[in-house]
Amino acid sequence: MGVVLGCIADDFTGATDLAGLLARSGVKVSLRMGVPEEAPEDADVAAFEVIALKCRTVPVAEAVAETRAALDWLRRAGAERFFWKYCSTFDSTAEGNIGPVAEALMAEIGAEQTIYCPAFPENGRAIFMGNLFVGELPLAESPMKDHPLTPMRDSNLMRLIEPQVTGKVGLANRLTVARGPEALKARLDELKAQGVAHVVVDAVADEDLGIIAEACHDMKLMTGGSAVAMPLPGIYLREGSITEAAKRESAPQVGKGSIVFSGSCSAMTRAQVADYLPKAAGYKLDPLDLAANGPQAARDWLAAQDPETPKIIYATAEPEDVAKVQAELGVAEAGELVESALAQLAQDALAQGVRRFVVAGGETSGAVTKALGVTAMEIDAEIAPGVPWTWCRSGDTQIAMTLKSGNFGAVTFFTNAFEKLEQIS
Ligand SMILES: Nc1ncnc2c1ncn2[C@@H]1O[C@H](COP(=O)(O)OP(=O)(O)O)[C@@H](O)[C@H]1O
Ligand SMILES: O=C(O)[C@@H](O)C(=O)COP(=O)(O)O
Repeated sequence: MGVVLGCIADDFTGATDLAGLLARSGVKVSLRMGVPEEAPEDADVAAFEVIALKCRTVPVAEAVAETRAALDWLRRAGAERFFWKYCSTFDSTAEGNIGPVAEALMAEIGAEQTIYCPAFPENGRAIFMGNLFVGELPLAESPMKDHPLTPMRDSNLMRLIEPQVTGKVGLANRLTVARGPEALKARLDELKAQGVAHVVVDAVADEDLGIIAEACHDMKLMTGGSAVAMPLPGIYLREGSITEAAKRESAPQVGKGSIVFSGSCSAMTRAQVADYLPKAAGYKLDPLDLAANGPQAARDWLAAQDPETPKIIYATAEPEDVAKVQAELGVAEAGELVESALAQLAQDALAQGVRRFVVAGGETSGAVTKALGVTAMEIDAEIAPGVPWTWCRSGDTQIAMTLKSGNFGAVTFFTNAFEKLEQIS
């Protein structure tokens, strides 16, 4: 059986989130970091293939080229239906990359229309009348207004998408969704007849997502957060498009040494770092010091630690401190300095014998995963909604790694993560 759904995620935490939610149905999900070098014809493909890219904040042309390459791989692997996964807080800039990539994918596969549904009710993301809420706050009043790379200053998804695309944008609202899949399909057809290519679909609860998945599972391209994809495996199983359930392999053995790397500055990660600091040896990276002196001091600190001691290295900082650093170094430069320091430190930790890695932050996860040369991940149990443990390899070395979206997880997430790993390994 070939690929039933080919998924492309715009960052690495988002990709593990999506793979984890698809895997809840017990189906086999394969997660590949970057477009695989191996030809799809030679690869052992799963019914659900997820390709993780790091293209959320790169220039539009680069994002389009990378997603086209991923699409090409998935099509050669047999996929005919696709899912474009972006953040449940719609992280993007006025230029993109959510809209331009969706439009490029639509053109490639000949899709006249797609839906946009970043809702993730379990994590407090809801869409009503086209407006995205984070908990009880409109997106633009939530902590996402201060994101270091993609500050979100509007909550209306139609207004956010419009400048990113050339086609017409419309809405299928909650009143329609609540009337069921047939009503939603009729609304999508009505919008299609009016030439609307990009449809924001409201969803405030998991029941809405079930209806949306039912109505849209045959679309050539769906776009959204992970939650709207979650019901798809169940639908494909019911329809007989897939038959196999994943076989649970026994968990690999990994050493006890652990480290947390945090480059996320989200409100939730700040609380999680503060919670974990009294429980682990901690080192705070200062981007201005990194700019002046490089990461040697942090490397020396790490080298002096016992590999078995729980450790956390973080650049996580309050919005006013981030703004100060960005004013001095530039947004991209500050981000790159932190990411490349954490990438180097991840390699050092591995060399030192650390085998359990927790990474907080999407961009940060991309940097750390690439530095460790991880090309594929096997999904295991979720620590929190959208954050699974994964098993992967750095060269020949087996490691356990979890990639936490900045906004996800409880305050005690880092402790919960290692407790969960003890239970499953
Ligand atoms: N103290 C800091 N000052 C400036 N930028 C920072 C600081 N700490 C982290 N960053 C950068 O902020 C970005 C956070 O993005 P990301 O890792 O995707 O986190 P999130 O998942 O919260 O979006 C990264 O590029 C990171 O390198
Ligand atoms: O959909 C989500 O919220 C996450 O899967 C996601 O994309 C995470 O991005 P970061 O917050 O940048 O880690």
